[in-house]
Amino acid sequence: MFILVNLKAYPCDPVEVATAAREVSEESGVRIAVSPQAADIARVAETGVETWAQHVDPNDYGSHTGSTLSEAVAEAGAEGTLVNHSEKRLKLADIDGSVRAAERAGLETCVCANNPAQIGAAAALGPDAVAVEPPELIGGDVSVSSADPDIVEDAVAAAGHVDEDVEVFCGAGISSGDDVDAAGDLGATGILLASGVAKADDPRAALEDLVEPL
Ligand SMILES: O=C[C@H](O)COP(=O)(O)O
Repeated sequence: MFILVNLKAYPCDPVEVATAAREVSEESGVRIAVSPQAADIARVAETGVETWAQHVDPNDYGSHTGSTLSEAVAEAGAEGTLVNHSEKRLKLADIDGSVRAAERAGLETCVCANNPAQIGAAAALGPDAVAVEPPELIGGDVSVSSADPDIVEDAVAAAGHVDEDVEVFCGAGISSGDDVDAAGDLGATGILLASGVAKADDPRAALEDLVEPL
């Protein structure tokens, strides 16, 4: 199981979370990555934790002021990127362009989507992974794996129908090892989570709880 911790724009210490994530990953053997703000990618990557961008734009080098260039985040130390997060929605052509841009820079890709139908469309674009996240559960106290298990199973089926090589992650409201375990039972191979770690009083303890059953 892969655990991808999205720090969003929460006012946490990204280096503290990244250091804890690297240590918990090493101790548990569970793959854990941290996705900070673009401006924090380099210092998060310097901790040794696997680092992901939260977004990249479709553009190449050139006159694109304000863009997030895939090559720049890769150069800063990112190994992967989210695309089309629920809080950073893109048009279909731009999702495709961002996945292609990320591939060009050697970044692993995870395209987020709201529901199984969108997961099928996202999988058709050939990312490494897709992540299903019901928007109404994001940031809440109830995990997708307990509140809406069907959406996870249906997303796994939808992606598999299009391309069996695309991994399927799930996210929203996940904060405990039991939630992670339940998601795995539903067929997810990765977890995308944020508030359960980024807003925790003790991020290290939160991470230890997440990997405990794995
Ligand atoms: O990127 C993470 C997801 O939006 C889930 O956020 P959450 O764990 O705070 O529900």
